[in-house]
Amino acid sequence: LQRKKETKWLPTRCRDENEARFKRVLVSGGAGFLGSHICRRLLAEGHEVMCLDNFFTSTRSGIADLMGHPRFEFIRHDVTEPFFCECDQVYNMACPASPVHYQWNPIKTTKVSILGTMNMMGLAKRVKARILQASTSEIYGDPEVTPQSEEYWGHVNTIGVRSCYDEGKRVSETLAFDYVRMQNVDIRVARIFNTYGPGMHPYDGRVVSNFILQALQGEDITVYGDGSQTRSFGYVDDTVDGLIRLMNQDKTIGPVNIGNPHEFTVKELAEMVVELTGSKSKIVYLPLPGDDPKQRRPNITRAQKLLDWEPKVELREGLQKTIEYFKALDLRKFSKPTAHSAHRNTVDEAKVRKRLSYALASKPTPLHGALDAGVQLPESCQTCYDKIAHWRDLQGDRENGVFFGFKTVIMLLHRIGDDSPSDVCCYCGGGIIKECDATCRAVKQHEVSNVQYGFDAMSDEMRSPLMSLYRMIVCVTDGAEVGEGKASLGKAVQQLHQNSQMHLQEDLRTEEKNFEQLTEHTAWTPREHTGQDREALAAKNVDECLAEIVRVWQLEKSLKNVDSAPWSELEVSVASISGQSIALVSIPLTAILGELKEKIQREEGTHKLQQQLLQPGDFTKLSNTQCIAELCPADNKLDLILVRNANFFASEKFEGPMEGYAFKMGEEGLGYYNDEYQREEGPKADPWDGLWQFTERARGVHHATPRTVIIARGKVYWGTDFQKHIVGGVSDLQRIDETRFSVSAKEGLRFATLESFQLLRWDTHPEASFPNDWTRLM
Ligand SMILES: O=C(O)[C@H]1O[C@H](OP(=O)(O)OP(=O)(O)OC[C@H]2O[C@@H](n3ccc(=O)[nH]c3=O)[C@H](O)[C@@H]2O)[C@H](O)[C@@H](O)[C@@H]1O
Repeated sequence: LQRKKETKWLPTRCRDENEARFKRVLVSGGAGFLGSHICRRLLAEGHEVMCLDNFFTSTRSGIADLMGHPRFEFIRHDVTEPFFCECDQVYNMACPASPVHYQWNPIKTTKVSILGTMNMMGLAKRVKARILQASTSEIYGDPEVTPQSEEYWGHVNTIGVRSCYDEGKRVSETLAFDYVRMQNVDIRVARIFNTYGPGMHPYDGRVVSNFILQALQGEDITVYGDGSQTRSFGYVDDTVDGLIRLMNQDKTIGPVNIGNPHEFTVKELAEMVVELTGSKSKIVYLPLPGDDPKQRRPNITRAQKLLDWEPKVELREGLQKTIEYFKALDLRKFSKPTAHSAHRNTVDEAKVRKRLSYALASKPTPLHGALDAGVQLPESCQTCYDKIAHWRDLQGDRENGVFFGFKTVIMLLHRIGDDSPSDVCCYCGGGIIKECDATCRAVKQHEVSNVQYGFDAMSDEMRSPLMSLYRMIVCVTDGAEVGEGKASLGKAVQQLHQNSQMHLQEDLRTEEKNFEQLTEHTAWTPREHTGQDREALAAKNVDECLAEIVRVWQLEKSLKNVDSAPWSELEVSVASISGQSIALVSIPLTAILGELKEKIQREEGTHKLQQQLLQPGDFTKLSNTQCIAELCPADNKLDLILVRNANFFASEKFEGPMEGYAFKMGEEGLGYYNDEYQREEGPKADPWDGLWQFTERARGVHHATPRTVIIARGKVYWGTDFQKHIVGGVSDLQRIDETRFSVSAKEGLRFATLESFQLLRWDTHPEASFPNDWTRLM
């Protein structure tokens, strides 16, 4: 297939500017306050949005309005774990942002900033996406200069209670810039200043939501300190506008301050809120939280100059809109935290010191306490780590989600992160739990209520079953109550397992339902003009038909650069045949169209073409055998395996399920990203070998006879063995340039093509020992 020929052949209509702007965008933290606004804006602009969130501080209700949107996809995932997908842009917004939240589990907060950023940067690197890293004005710490311009290096406490966030975000900036220097990743870094507006979680603990809610409910307005500290408040629409502009320009990679330069004292804010709500609330003064910055005001010259951006909504107007939002909110849907805890670290300094001193000495664990109390522990659950590992095993089948809450509850209760020492008492920071004194118990109560809050915030619908679990654990891990209640850990664990199974089943059912709904959406073609009128097509001749297809699939773009093409529309097909073989994924139409055209003209004519253009959704309704038959109507032979997303194919994420569900490849494996990685891994790492084995296997297991494997999105997946083993015999593969290749089949090949089909479903083999209705959405 000659690229030149194709280019010449393209109708000029393909060169539509608007089409070229369509992007696939990943928004991590997409259910959060800023993230959900970004998702909404992107959808409104016609992009496809993948929203990644683990609901740690956000809620489902934050994106409820987006859930049915055909271009919106939600994936429950914690960014501290790797994630793989194909996308053109990434907004890395994931991180608890309210001081109360980010101080709740500071180690986790740091992890999110570091591991989360690394995972997202790594992803951006692999798929060559542009990534916007959300940084914060907090990287300036308690600034000694005002206003703060991007050149200011900050004044930050490295070991304070806010450091997890401030330093975490500083590292995330460092990482972003090192990814540019080392890997040439296309980054943008935004320093976001205080943002407020509709969509805020009413109980997120930040000043604007606190004050408005307090005013509306006639409660005291809680000013921390004397209220003389200043902040500059940006309205959410302005902030989102700034972020999107930063992402889509080429003058700067940042960092760029995004904020409103008009500064107010917290007291002024309180007074304005009281005035605008007409509230009778009175202002009360509470201790200032630890390390609370005294002033904060952005210098936005850089944003003005390079992004042509400045905020449009001033505080008074923005507050009015936010007040309307809060008035309309049904607060019963949100769980209220117990006490204001932002200043806890200040008032409780003595306790904190006491905790630290306890922590220095190695002490028996609460579980030892439980053991002392004569509780029978199952062998696999001797320590907290084992327990967590065990529960994690349970969720092994799942990418994320259903057991997350369980694990987190345990971790919160024990006040440990993955890498914390487990021999610290979950409540007092040390000591045998039976010996906890009254103070300790008070602290414990306090934390328990906070656990409950964090817990509530993260798992709306699972709250009640998890709450009972949580109570059980409280009971079990408290030595005294273990003695009285005889609630053995073994019993608790057993119950946990039962609950886990129950939730797994529930979740699978829900997913199945979602899948069905989404399947319906696939019948909806993402852009009007992709809907092909089959009858109209039938009336045309072959050339017209193909020209129409070319227009629809925007081939010109894909010819220019396969990697940056808006892939979900460009690629011909996605389908899978389940059980132990994958039958077909997809490839940009460019790669096969010429051949297809010739073939159709030569042998079958328009009729055959149409026969091959199955309707989106067809495959989900068919059984495995039917799928194969559908693809290979004549003799049940599948000539072509088209791999749409080799990246995914080669990822760990894929490999896991592959081994378990689809491939059973054992050590042969498939998972290597690119040549570089291959070199590191040595001979074992040749993915083409894996693919070849797979095709061989597929021959044996099903009646499909795949003869060609074509990997779309060339560059990193190119390998000599690939050509030798797989392509060599049956087709001609030519490298166009570093990132692209073309392929033409030799005589005797048939191509199976489908229209755009966005869902990939792996049904498990009926005889395999895993759930039959396991599904995956891509
Ligand atoms: O926007 C930023 O650059 C950063 O600053 C904020 O941190 P902070 O300014 O401390 O946010 P708030 O919790 O809203 O507090 C603002 C001020 O109001 C005070 N405050 C807060 C809550 C309250 O009830 N009363 C009260 O006086 C706080 O002590 C603080 O001085 C956000 O929490 C961060 O996510 C963000 O990155």
